Amino acid sequence: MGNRMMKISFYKYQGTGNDFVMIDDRSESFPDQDLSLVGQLCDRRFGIGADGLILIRNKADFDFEMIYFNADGSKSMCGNGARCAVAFSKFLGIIEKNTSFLAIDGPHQATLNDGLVELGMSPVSSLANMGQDYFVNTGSPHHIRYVENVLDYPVVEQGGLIRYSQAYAPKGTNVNFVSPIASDEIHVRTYERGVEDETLSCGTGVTACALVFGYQNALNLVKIKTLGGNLKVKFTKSADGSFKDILLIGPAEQVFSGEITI
Ligand SMILES: N[C@H](CCC[C@H](N)C(=O)O)C(=O)O
Repeated sequence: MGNRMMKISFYKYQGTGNDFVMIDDRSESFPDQDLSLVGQLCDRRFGIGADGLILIRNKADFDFEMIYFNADGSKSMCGNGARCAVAFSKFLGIIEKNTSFLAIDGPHQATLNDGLVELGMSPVSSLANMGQDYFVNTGSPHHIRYVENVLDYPVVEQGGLIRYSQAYAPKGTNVNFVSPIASDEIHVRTYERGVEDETLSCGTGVTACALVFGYQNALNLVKIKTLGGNLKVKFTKSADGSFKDILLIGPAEQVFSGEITI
């Protein structure tokens, strides 16, 4: 851990209950190689507490770059985190209503519309079958299983088994459990890789579930209920089975700000 003593200003954001430590790191002073520091800041008892940590940095040709760390320090694309990054960049005065920014899976566009963030997700080339289940990569990997009633399903136990299964070794996957609740609406609960627990919602996860459900039911808009709130996913389907113009739409709110000396 080293004997560093560092004062870090941060903002805490949540997007449908998926929560993040947000840092304006345009000075590039945050030690982004110090993964134990990320873990400490995300620790819900010894640190600030969050599912992940996001750095906002300057990037040529883009309004900003978001660097996302899961609570264990691993990197990935994060849909809810990206929506929070857009809201945070507006708060910082970096953007107004529309933005083009860079994330680990490439460029993204987003629009702020009356309190909601409409986030353009990367195109998806195909859905895959995994036994009785499905697999989709929406910027991060997602296993998808339909279950009778997701509210009384053992998400952490079953999610952990799939996440650590040989089929997904060595990188693992996120695991989503889905129960349809209307012709155009699903309920989703997610076990998140890198958090190694259920989160109240997972943006890339609900996007993956919406594409599978939308494909099976000839929809272009799917409503998703998560334990942390409600999201919408819009998309167009191409004849070759790929998906584009994928939008993840939902709220992103600042909860508090502070300074931590660590
Ligand atoms: N845990 C995921 C990244 C965060 C995904 C989730 N927080 C989201 O909103 O997309 C992974 O390691 O692939």
